[in-house]
Amino acid sequence: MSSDAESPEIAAEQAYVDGLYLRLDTLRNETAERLDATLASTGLTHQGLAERDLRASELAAGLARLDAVESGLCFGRLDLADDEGTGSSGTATEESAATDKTGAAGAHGTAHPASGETRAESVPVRERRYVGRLGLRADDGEFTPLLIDWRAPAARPFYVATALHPDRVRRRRHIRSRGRRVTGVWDEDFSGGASEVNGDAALLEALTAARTDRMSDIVPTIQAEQDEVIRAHHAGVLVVQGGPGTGKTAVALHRAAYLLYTRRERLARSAVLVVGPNPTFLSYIGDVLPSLGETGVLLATVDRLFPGVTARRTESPAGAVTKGRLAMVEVLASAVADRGRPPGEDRVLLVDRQPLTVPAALSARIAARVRESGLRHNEAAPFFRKLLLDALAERVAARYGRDVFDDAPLLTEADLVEIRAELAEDADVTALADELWPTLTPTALLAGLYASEERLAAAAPELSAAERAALHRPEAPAGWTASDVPLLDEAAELLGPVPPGAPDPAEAERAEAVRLAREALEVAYGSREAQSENADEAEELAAWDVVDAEALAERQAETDTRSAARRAATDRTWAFGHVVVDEAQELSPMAWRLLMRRCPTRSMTLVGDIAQTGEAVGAPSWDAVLAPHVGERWRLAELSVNYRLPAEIAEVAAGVLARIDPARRAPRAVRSGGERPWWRRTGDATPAGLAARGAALAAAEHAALPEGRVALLVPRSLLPVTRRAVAALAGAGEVAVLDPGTAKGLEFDVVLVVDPERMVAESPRGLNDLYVALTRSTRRLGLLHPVPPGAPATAPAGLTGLTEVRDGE
Ligand SMILES: Nc1ncnc2c1ncn2[C@@H]1O[C@H](COP(=O)(O)OP(=O)(O)OP(=O)(O)O)[C@@H](O)[C@H]1O
Repeated sequence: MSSDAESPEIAAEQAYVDGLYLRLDTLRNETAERLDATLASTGLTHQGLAERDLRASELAAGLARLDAVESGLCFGRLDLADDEGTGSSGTATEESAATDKTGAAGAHGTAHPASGETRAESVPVRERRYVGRLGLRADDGEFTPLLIDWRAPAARPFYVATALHPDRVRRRRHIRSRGRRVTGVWDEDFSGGASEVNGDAALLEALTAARTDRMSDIVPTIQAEQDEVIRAHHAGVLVVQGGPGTGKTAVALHRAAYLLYTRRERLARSAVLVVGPNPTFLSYIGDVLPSLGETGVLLATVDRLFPGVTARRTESPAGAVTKGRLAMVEVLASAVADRGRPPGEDRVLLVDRQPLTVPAALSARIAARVRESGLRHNEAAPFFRKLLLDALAERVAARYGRDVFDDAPLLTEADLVEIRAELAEDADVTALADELWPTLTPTALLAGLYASEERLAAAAPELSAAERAALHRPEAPAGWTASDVPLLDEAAELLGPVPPGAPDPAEAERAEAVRLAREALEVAYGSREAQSENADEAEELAAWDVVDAEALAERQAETDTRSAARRAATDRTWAFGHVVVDEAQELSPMAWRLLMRRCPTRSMTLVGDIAQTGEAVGAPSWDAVLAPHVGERWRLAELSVNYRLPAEIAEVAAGVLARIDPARRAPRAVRSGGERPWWRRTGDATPAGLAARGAALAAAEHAALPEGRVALLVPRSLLPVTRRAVAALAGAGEVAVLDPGTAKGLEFDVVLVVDPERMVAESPRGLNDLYVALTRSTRRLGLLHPVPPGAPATAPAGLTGLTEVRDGE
């Protein structure tokens, strides 16, 4: 690598990069001025105001995109031979090619980096391309490309060329920079003969950098197998399976950015949903897409996908299992049907001051007819009311009897219509119709079901008594759990929308969510105009969308100027253009039903690792998850290289994986860290003792590596006591204390696992939990193992590849 600031190569690249920033600044200023001018326009009609707001949103989004790429704007360069790949016969020398093809450098007044270069002067180069975070073109009348967006097809060789298959690439250059300053270049020379391939250095530098609490993008160093997944043309469900640290999360987010780029017009209207397992994880990944200039994305946990309901209660393990089971579909359908069966008693109304009996048999007959209509429960309520009014009008008319001579009714059709109209106005009749066929909100249905053992018994005969007990909540329900949310969503589908005017307990919260969303600046819709160098590819991708997607997008194209992502956050029936699910193995069958409803086109990227499944209702296999929704119409992509773990830690984890599933191959570690993972024994096996020892060890690790992140991963039962111990210890404030479930998807420089055997014993999928815990560290891994004094010293939980460290060492 060349990193000497005086090096002519760096100086030349710096000159080119300066030119790029100059262009970026110009574009920023122009966009900001246009935004100011748009916002300043006054005296507009209502329509004009709406158009102005939309325009302002578009410009603001464009500005945000330009701001997002400030750091590391340009990170690569490709030197290409001619089409035949010979690099000879009429090809320009590098120097002249630069002038021919990238004269753009001159267009914005900078020197070309080729000037002053010496080493590669013999490389015949037809074309040179700079690759970066967005596409930039010169203001030279011909829109000469200055910088190629990493997602454009023209940038692809940067990610996939190899010494064996260089295609036209003669040299690939990685450009490292800090802020706007170029600090180094690494070259991979594919010009034949003595090839110099050291591009891995850029990757290694990225992998060994100290971690922060935010994941960063990987655009400068995307690897070929990852690139293939990111750009996959697959129309439907794409599952990305890979061991821990193979870059599944990174790949899924970059795929979202890629799709937003290639399908911007459509996805700006329908938005992309990224689902993660918990808020900590979402905050960890929250910077990646914005750093790529993409904001038209809603990041959410499943339990946030029912607008108006916030899951605040904690679910019992038994409740989570029962509520996650597919059997709940039947239970809810029965519960809804149950509410369409009027009580079995006669009712008496006063009509014209005379009693009018409504026999139970009549109500039951009407209800049966309504059920046969196939309408959803709430949509059927007006039908029930209509039939009831008809029947009551006939009964009132019957009071007047029939003609004694010809047995004709004494009342005319017109009289009947009048009687019916009067009944329709009668408050008691309305109340009776509402009572016999109540309109229901999903929350009212579920609360009513949970609260009543009788209703549970009627709706859930297939469940065991223990399962019904897990659902039963005798007290007035206050709040919901994460497992309730898919059930509320299912109920909403079965019930249909609540008719206007009916009371909805979730309405206040929903209105507040809408208000908050309105306050936020629209960003995604505006980004649809971003330039695209790959119209062909956009065409190709658009073609695979089914017709429904258009129709759905149309439905969503309202005049509302909030971004699609923000509108989607407040709309339960929103159909997302693409859905990414991370840690997808953890979701219950009921949660999958909710997610599939959010994505009728089934354009989805699901990433996960079956071996890391921790939740009892999680996926046993991808097939089991997907068969009910897409049959066999899904594609599997596998990632095989582990970028997170040094080889020494990967070896320990591989031993556990072999016990979870001997058929599964552990991902290959891409580097060695040089440090053996260790374990220490402690004689004090009490929770307080383990917590105190763990906290002290973590504090010491943190002191030794202040710029890094340290995590104490503990069995769930030790979480509170360990948190207290860490809080009480000076110097341990920055240490993260997590159980394996919450640590999933995260990574740290140093990981200490407390009492691994307890971790395994605490859950039916305890070995998977341990596997997750062992695979979080990028540098150091230590385990704290309680061993009674005098007992033989063996590594905890049957782990191999660990060194014992004794006190004093
Ligand atoms: N091509 C790459 N260049 C640089 N860093 C990479 C690359 N691929 C992956 N990484 C880094 O490797 C680490 C692991 O990636 P990521 O979290 O996406 O893996 P994962 O497969 O989702 O892991 P887990 O299963 O544990 O959730 C991250 O720090 C990520 O930035």
